[in-house]
Amino acid sequence: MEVVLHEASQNADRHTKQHESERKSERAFYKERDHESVKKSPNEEVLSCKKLSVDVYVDIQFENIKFTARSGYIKKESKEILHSVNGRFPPGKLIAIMGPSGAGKSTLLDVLSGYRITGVDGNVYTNGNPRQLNAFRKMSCYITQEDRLQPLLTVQENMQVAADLKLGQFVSKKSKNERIKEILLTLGLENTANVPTKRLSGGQRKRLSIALELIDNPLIMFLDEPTTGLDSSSCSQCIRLLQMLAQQGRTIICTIHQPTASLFQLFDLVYVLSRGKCIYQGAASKLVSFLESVNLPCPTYHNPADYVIELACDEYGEDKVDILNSASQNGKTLDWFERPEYLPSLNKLRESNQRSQKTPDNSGSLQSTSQWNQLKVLMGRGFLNCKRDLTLTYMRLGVNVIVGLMLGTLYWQAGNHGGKVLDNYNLLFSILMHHMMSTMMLTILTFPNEMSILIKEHFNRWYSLKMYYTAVTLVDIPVSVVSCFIFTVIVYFMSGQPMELNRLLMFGAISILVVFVAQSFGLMVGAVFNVVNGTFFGPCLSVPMMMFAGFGVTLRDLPSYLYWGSYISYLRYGLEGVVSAIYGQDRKILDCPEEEYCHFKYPSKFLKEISMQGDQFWNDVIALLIIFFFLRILAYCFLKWKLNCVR
Ligand SMILES: Nc1ncnc2c1ncn2[C@@H]1O[C@H](COP(=O)(O)OP(=O)(O)OP(=O)(O)O)[C@@H](O)[C@H]1O
Repeated sequence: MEVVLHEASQNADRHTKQHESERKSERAFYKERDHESVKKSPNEEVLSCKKLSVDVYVDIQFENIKFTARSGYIKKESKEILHSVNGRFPPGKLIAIMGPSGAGKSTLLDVLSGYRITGVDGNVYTNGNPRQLNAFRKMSCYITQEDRLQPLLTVQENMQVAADLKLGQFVSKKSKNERIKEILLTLGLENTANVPTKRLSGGQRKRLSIALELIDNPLIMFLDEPTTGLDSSSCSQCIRLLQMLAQQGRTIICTIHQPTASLFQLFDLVYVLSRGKCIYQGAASKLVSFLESVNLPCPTYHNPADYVIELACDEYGEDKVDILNSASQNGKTLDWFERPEYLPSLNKLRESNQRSQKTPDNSGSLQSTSQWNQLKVLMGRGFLNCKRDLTLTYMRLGVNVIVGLMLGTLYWQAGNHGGKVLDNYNLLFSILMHHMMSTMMLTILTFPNEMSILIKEHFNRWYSLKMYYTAVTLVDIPVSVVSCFIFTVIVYFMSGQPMELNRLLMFGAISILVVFVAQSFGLMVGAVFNVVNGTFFGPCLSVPMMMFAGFGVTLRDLPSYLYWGSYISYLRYGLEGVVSAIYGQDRKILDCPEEEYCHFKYPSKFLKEISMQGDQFWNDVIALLIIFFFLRILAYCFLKWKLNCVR
């Protein structure tokens, strides 16, 4: 009995001591954080930005992280890029993942942020619990190396769109504007609010990329090479800004190639990789001591950051990486942290986060705002872009007017002339070709440029793919319809087609349907291929559409084993539809001057010759609508697949 009591009292003692030490480390963590924010803050103004600080803290731990890249479609090849790396990234710290080119820095960042999920092995924990990917994504953001911003929108407009999408429709306009103002002020962008993004300097663009993601106050920020392309003063401004954001309680992790000595000492923690293995994890200030402890002292007056990268590049012998890797236990040891005993207790972090009741859960939508609001904001942005990029809009209208006038002149009054029926038939096919090529090529050339912005914004949960896709579809309708209408009116009247309203409407309806189908075709190609491959494949894939349209070879003469082609060719339905509109519906005898012989004076004779019936208009409309919806859905699936492939 005595033994049991003794053990119980010892256990209680241990428990109290452990509790005491946890409380001590927690107190130390918050004290250190508060102290540092007062001591080190580069911008006094920032300290007053209470709204930007966070009250939920996330400690990231990872163990045995492996990443295997698989390439090749026929002969599958796989290559392990990260080799069972471990580490711990505490909250309130600015952490640099360093290493030579190809060491795996971006890959580790991608894996930790949840951007890369295929080929990943190992465990990631947040505050000691296994990472719940959706909840994790709701509290983090990823800022890519290249700044993927809307170039035509001003800083304020970009921020407004981000606020509308990330804060939702229930936050008042006033609060959103206050937040935008506060962020711009903190990031030193207040004087550029009305400057279009394309006119910003590299450093300003980088700050805007950070500002956009700060709107919903993320707890964790991942940044891939935030200093690339910046001069030394912008570099240090950028890192100081990140340092300030970390001091507000966030976990900030960025990759950096080779920082200068002054930049290096701004980081709280560094994680050095070489050939996919960790060779140092700890405080930036302790790197020199670490190197001494493994008998690889940093030469005097040498930047330790440069020296460790040189070691990682095997400049001092190939065995050095292994020595450093085993000394750092591939990232397991925390001995080189500033004060390892003061690392925050995970239990306490969890409790404190639960108290604040702001920890996101794993369920529900990833986006913060309703689908309807996403659509509204995206359409607003789309129309604003159209308004700003008037060159493209004018070009589209101009091309339709010029081509319309050219065709109208070439086939002047051929529509009602019994002797020019074949000419008019050529005109009808040329019209369809114009609609197909101009719309499809425009989409193939412009859509892939949007992909990089889509990938970033979609991963950062600005909107769902469905709403983005719907907005893209809807925004283009007005310009497409107006262009097609102008073209149709010019050609129809100049070429002397029958002056009957129903025929004009039928002709216009088929034209606009062909435009929409060609656009869907372009979207499908643009979703899969880049601009170069798309410009090759788009026209190549259109050739069978022309072959099976029934224009050169009539449908009657098409070999039976190729007849299936006519069912999938949207140009066939387009041609049949416009021929029905012009020569079908019991059209009366055509004009024929007395001195001429008009072989196709009777429209029915011509319809028989080209093996069309002239009463298929509604069937053609239905077929075009089916192809339109089918291609749109297919393009959406390809887009979704493409987004998943990247990850
Ligand atoms: N999907 C992939 N397929 C094949 N190899 C890959 C893939 N992703 C990364 N790699 C290879 O993994 C290695 C590490 O790439 P990573 O981009 O992470 O390096 P890094 O350290 O960020 O380099 P840098 O500083 O030059 O950007 C490189 O050799 C790269 O070629």
